[in-house]
Amino acid sequence: MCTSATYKTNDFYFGRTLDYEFSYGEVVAITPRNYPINFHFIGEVKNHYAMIGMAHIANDYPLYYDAVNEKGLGMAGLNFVGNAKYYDVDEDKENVAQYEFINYILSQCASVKEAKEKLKNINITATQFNDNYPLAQLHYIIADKESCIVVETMEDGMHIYDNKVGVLTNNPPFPQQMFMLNNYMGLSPKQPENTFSQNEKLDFTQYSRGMGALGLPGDLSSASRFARVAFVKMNSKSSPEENSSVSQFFHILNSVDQQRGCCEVAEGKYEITIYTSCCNCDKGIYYYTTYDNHQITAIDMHKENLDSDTLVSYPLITTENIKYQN
Ligand SMILES: C[C@H](CCC(=O)NCCS(=O)(=O)O)[C@H]1CC[C@H]2[C@@H]3[C@H](O)C[C@@H]4C[C@H](O)CC[C@]4(C)[C@H]3C[C@H](O)[C@]12C
Repeated sequence: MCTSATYKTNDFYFGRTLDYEFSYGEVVAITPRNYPINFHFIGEVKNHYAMIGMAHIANDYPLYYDAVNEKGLGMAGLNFVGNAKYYDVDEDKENVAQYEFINYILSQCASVKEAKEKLKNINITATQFNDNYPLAQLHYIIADKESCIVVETMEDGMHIYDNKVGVLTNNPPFPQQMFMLNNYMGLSPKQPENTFSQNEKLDFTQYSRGMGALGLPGDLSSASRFARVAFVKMNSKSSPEENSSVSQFFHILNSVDQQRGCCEVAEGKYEITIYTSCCNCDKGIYYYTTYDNHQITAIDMHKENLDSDTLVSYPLITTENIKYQN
């Protein structure tokens, strides 16, 4: 399972959790403006927007899971198994292989508005990167500080949805996830009012704090994580400075953190939150934590030469650094 969210204070933040039972070996990768991106159908594009994000690098090519470009546009792919469908080549459209969709949008578009325009003419093809990499079955969240959309390519074609809550998890399709939020409209961060009985008033006690959100699901299913992260995000408060915003962003995604042992996907195999990311889209700073490294690590794309033609990558720091106070 995975969860993605946006958050706005003084700056705009975009990130995700990546939950899985094994890692593909990911790094934080910066694609500078002049790195030649060899698109499968379109050919080589030499100048484009620079981007930073989490990727698996194969043959010096960044296979992004999530990334943000220098214009502040963010995009992430989350599992959509059983529903995602990619298509045969369509000569009348701009063909983009599934594995290069993030690279294509972020290298070409400065905003969600521009991405929406591009999407009108894009056909996502069922093309593998190579035989070692099966097609990932994903749906996508694309966001900037103004708006957010979800892209789902399914049996009946490509769907583009406006995403007012700015979150995405996995199955079912986005409209169903949004519909299920109706079930939680009675929840509140405030203590509940006693409206239980209209006939004879029953004397109830607010015996605990947090009772306004009783009924918010706590399990790890995708629909429950959708509701939980939406509630946490839509009620989040932090001061607008960087550290406080980043801290709050990690708190939002930590509300759907997956602990080893709670989600068994095969005999003895457990899905865990492999990493959690938060990118300041305005400043191009990519923050992350990993399952065994709770210290926030940051990589600033603007500290690299963004006019270069060479990929830059940082291996993840994956071990805990505990600060002893005595
Ligand atoms: C497994 C990851 C998604 C995690 C997720 O959503 N888990 C939820 C599980 S479930 O629904 O609840 O069952 C996805 C996200 C991005 C994917 C990667 C990116 O798409 C980049 C390449 C694409 C290649 O086609 C396959 C390898 C790959 C390197 C992908 C491997 C894998 O499918 C990744 C890492």
